[in-house]
Amino acid sequence: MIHHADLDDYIVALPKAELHLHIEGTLEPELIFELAQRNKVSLPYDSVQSLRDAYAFTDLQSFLNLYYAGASVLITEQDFYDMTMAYLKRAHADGVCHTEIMFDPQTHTERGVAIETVFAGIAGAVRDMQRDTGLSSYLIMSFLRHLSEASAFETLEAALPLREAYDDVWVAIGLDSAEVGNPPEKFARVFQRCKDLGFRLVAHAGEEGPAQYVSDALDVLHVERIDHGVRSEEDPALMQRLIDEQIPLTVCPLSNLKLCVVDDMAEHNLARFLRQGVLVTINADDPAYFGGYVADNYRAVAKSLKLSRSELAQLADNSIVASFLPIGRKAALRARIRAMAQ
Ligand code: HPA
Ligand SMILES: [Zn+2]
Repeated sequence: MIHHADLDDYIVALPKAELHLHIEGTLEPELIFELAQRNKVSLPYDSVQSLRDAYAFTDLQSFLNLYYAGASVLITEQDFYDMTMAYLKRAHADGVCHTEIMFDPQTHTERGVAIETVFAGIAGAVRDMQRDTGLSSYLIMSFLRHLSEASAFETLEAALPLREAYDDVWVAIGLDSAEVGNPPEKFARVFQRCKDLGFRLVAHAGEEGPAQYVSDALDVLHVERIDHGVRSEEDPALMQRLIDEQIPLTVCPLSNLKLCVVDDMAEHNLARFLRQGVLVTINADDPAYFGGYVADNYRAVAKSLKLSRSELAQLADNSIVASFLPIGRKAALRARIRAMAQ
């Protein structure tokens, strides 16, 4: 027992960056109900418990249906602020020192919410949190891959006038939502435009989709980091490339379990990736839906995969290396981790 408490403290004390986090996936059922009341939005659930009971997923799409329904209560800037601040406080309690937060403007603009409202609410919370605690955040504006290339371009054009006002936080572009049948090629041109504009690029690949989507995200979209990527293991040449080029994977263990990407945490390939030298990181993805925040994810893999303290420190170090932080801040955080790894 004492040993477990120690390990818990160690996980929380490690400086960590969270790099794969959908802000809409941090909406807890209690906040969904509160915002529904505030905005007079009706929900097809009569209680917090009945909503929580519906979180029994069989695959990515079964989750996405509920995730988009939950996000429908977000209307005002204050709503986006409150959601983001609740997440940041929770992450801070877990020992997160930096986050790179994905958000999906199309989920909101399709319902008539102005993109300015989305940016203002999320960035407002991020700036207040940085000022008050030092926890820093960057924003990754993500395109929904089940929607068209034209819709992604429209979203980019609508957001670009805001770039200067948010240049302290909005640094990257991502790609999420239903993977299979929506391959990287579909977004080659819009990602090229984002690259030309100087954005950092990431994409979900190899969660439910094949290893080929991971290769294509690298070669066709020119992303520098892969979200999930767990199916890369099916292609040995790709695995060697990930190791040689130290391409980061943002792995989300509890998400993989809840969406049936893996059947049992003890079979998760995270430990194999780590021990082969892949730059894997641990993240929560959609913590309100998958049963845990980032420290819960570290705890789950530490236990099921029997990770050592030095492996946990390696995972925290990887999260700093894989972040988009400036090198000076990376060096300072890595020195703190190194001191804890001895
Ligand atoms: O894990 C995910 N995969 C794809 N789309 C998503 N949108 C939120 N979370 C996810
Ligand atoms: Zn994700």
